Amino acid sequence: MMQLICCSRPGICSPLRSQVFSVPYKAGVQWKLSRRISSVTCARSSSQQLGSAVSRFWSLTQRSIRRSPKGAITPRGLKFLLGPAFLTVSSRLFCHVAHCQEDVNNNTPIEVVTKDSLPEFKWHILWEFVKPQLFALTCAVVLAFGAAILNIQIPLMLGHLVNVVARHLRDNTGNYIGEMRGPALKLLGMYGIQGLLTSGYIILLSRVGERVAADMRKTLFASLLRQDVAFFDANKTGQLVNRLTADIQEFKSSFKLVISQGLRSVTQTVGCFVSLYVISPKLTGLTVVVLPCLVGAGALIGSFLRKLSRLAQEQVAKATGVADEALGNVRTVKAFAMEERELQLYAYEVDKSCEMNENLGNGIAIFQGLSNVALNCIVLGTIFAGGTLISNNELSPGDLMSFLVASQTVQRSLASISILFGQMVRGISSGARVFEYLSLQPSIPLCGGGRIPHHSLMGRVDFMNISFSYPTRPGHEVLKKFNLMLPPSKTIAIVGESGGGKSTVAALLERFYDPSSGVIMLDGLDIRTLDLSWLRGQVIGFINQEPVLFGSSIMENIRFGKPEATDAEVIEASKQANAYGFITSFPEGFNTLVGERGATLSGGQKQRIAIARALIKNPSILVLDEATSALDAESERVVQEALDRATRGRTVLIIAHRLSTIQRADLICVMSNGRIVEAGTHLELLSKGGIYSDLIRRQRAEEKK
Ligand SMILES: Nc1ncnc2c1ncn2[C@@H]1O[C@H](COP(=O)(O)OP(=O)(O)OP(=O)(O)O)[C@@H](O)[C@H]1O
Repeated sequence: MMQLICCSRPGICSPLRSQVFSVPYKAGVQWKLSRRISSVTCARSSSQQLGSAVSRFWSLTQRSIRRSPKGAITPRGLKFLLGPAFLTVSSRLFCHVAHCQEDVNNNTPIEVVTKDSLPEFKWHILWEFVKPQLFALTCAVVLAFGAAILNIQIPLMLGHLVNVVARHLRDNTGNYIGEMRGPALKLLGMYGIQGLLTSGYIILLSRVGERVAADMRKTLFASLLRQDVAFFDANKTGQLVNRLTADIQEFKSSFKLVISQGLRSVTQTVGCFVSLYVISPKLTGLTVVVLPCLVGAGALIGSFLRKLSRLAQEQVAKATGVADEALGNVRTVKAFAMEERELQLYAYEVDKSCEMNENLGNGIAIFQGLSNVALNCIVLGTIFAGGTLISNNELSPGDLMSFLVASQTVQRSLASISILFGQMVRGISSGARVFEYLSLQPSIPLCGGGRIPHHSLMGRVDFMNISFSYPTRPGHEVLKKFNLMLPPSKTIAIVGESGGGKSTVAALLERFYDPSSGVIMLDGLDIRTLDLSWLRGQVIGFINQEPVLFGSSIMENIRFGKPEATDAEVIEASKQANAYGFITSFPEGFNTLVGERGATLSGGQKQRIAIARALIKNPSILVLDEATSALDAESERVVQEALDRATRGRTVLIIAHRLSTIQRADLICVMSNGRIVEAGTHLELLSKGGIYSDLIRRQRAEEKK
């Protein structure tokens, strides 16, 4: 690596080398180092070209000074002056190149935002988050502004120092240290204050950004949890999680960057332009013509590269999706011996992303080459024009030095404004996506409405003329004028063909959806007028085919049904659910961790914990949606025993495939195509010889096979 950055002019390379080798000392940034090394290589070749140009300029200036009537400056003096000017310019050039590359190469997803795809950015929502941080934010803005003002002053001070040295060299007085001490100390003081201001505003902005992001995350999560089930049918979980993570992260970064760098860049650009004009209106005129053209061209190429980068990242995401799916369903992949096929799929997507990234790399390389040439030309042009002005006594060398430093600052600021603009668009689009869900009101509000006192709650449910289509399939009517009465403390079973609408009945009772028409009554009251959190939390217990447990202890999972339950209540619920025996056989007992989604438990064990979780809230109505259909015969027997106990004294709605489990139900309803087509007890339906007896016959025949 050292070999790479060694060059014929150690004085030129040393600032670059020090910038580069300060990087590896930070852990985990080796990869950045290699990128920077390549930038240094580009900058070095540019610097060498620049070096030879300066040598030519130097000899021309010598000749011109010799011809100059006043002989304003000695050749030694000018050489002394141009050295630091050159170093400053080349190191700033290096920073610019590295900065451009970093922006294009950065790993955050870049999106092209079209007007149609962008949800509206709601400033008033942002204001709600920023308001509590207003004091800290104002302080940060003031400090950033102060640091930017000092940044304008510093080139002027440098120029003044150079003029002092030049004058002493010209007059050959030798002892210029004394005269330089004052301004140099002032300059050092300015550096110190600038450092303090910079640290101050970065700390404040970081705090503001983190707090705003944390508040946003909490509010968005709360808003997502408030949404009804139809919302989750329509939106993928991964995308929702993305809004909580990547979008808020992107918004936070943009927010911090745009405020800190945006303020600094705009102040510096304006301030430095004023300084440039004060130093030399003629040179400023030249800069005003050339710079915007270059920045505009750079922005155009930059946006094209971003588009390439977005496509490449989408391809990487596609490849990751293939790997994610294969690893997530590894048991299925192995069961079907499909490892080779998955590998081929993954390799195909990875190769495509590799090709796209190579194209992106080529684009970046061309962009860097062009920007190097353009920047060098500007520096060269300024030195030529400035040299002419010096030889005409219209400009001092110190002024040229100040001009070069200030014009580099302008250049850098304009470049960073164009980068910031892209960042701002990304931040706004991420923010808009976050705010879209923040202001979303669920169509079924969780709170509000009445409650029936526990002692007078009977648990009678009436489905009256219910018609329903899922919001994601508006034209497809799943329930058609559906009527059913669940008498208090009775067990009603629904059976029938797959897709007939059985689970939909249970979902409507839970108010996961509201019917398109018709009413569901609880003890004669429309359930839409009742408090939903009370209805779900205390009245209805729900157990389905695939109980989902949380990755915590058994105790916490059972307590999920009633957070305030005592240990004794948890133990009692587990006994009712036939779970106490197996739980206490574990070394950790109720503190046993169940693994992700209950992965360390058998199907029957998970189901019994789910039953305990439902029973602990002592619900008046119990809904069992194929609660035993995924179990083997032995597990089913144990779970069924628990369910028989659990259903006593409650209104129960059972949805079942295995007809053996519902024979003792008070009423069995056969559903077909969104309607009840047969109803009666097991014996009544058998004697009728209709669909039910047909189902029983088929099931018995299947069991005999
Ligand atoms: N979330 C949903 N969004 C859109 N359509 C759905 C949704 N859930 C179910 N459906 C559709 O509604 C119809 C009834 O589904 P439902 O789950 O109620 O039937 P089911 O009788 O319980 O079937 P199974 O016995 O196979 O569980 C089906 O056509 C199904 O495709």
